Amino acid sequence: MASHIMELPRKILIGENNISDIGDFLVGLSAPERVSLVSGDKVRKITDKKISSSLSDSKIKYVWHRSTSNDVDSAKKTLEDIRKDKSDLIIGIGGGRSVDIAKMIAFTLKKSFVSIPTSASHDGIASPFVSLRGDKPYSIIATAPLGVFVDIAILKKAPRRLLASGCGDLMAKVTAVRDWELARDNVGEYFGTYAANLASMSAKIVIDNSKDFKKKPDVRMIVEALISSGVAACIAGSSRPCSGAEHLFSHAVDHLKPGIGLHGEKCGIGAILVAKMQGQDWKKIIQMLKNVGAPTKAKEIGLEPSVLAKALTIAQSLRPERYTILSKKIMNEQKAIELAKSTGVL
Ligand SMILES: NC(=O)C1=CN([C@@H]2O[C@H](COP(=O)(O)OP(=O)(O)OC[C@H]3O[C@@H](n4cnc5c(N)ncnc54)[C@H](OP(=O)(O)O)[C@@H]3O)[C@@H](O)[C@H]2O)C=CC1
Ligand SMILES: O=C(CO)COP(=O)(O)O
Ligand SMILES: [Zn+2]
Repeated sequence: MASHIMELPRKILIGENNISDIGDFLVGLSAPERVSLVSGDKVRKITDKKISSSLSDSKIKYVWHRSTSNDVDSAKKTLEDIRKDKSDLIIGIGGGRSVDIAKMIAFTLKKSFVSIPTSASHDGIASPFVSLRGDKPYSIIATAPLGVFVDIAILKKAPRRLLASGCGDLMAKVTAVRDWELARDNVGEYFGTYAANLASMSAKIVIDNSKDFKKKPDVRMIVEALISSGVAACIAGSSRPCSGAEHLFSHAVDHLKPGIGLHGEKCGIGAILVAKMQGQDWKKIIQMLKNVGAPTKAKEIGLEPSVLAKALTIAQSLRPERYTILSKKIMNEQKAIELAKSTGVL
């Protein structure tokens, strides 16, 4: 069996109204003298004061950087700015875009990386993987965070749509793990039972508890499930337990029409379609997505039928080496439309 590396985060702190402790956390983690911070404008507005004053109190020098777009060229520009900082540590603060950009830059500059998620919207929070537009149409391996710092109070105040999207990314594990089993059974791919079970559990815990999420979501449970899902990827040494044909569908939509819907929204809709192809209980996925307030219909995210059909048809070709149900059951646009209509996605 081929060997693979399991790179895991060293320290994960989850608290509530604890963002002002970030300085202490970093001192305990690696005692950096200077850090580079990467965030978008909205997130900076929310976090700047408390993070900046906590770092100053801990005698840590800092430089803020803007993450405006997750395309490779913007990330490279930010990388060159950060190189000049000569900092010991790079910190990504925000949703998946800022966390990924900071993670990639830290990896390239061979610096430690800390993840501060401000939304429970994706499972890259604790994983070593990054997705940048203009590179591969799927994630590539970078570096696992040395530390993850979560202030639940910030996540609770984030737009509800982001949280529902995170639940969609978790729901995707139902179909991703089934695809991994198919790859094991049909092409003899390495299958990590532990990583697969961990990823499945992060979806199950949300399914089992999602009934009241619309009214009162358990944000801590969701973010822990997202962290755990990222750890499943750390253990697997690839995004395999977290990403199957439903992710390929999401990547294909991004490839054809960037900017439609959030990552987890597309993965959730993809999971409905793929679950039906796999012979799984797709109605349960719809119910759970509805429970958390995530979209279950293409039109809810402005996804046109023609784009959906094309995306499902080309999805597997974006990552031919990742065997999924779409390798076994070849799609075409007519079949895609029929599938989407039969599940109510169209
Ligand atoms: N590495 C991996 O394994 C994974 C990576 N991804 C990647 O993550 C990205 C998607 O992440 P996602 O989080 O959905 O989208 P974004 O990171 O684009 O965030 C969406 C918006 O939410 C805002 N936001 C975040 N937190 C708050 C908050 N607390 N209050 C108000 N607004 C907030 C952001 O603000 P601002 O503009 O200030 O940042 C941004 O405008 C994609 O690039 C995807 O490829 C997704 C899954 C896994
Ligand atoms: O989004 C991811 C896992 O949730 C990453 O998966 P990909 O490797 O398909 O980009
Ligand atoms: Zn995902």
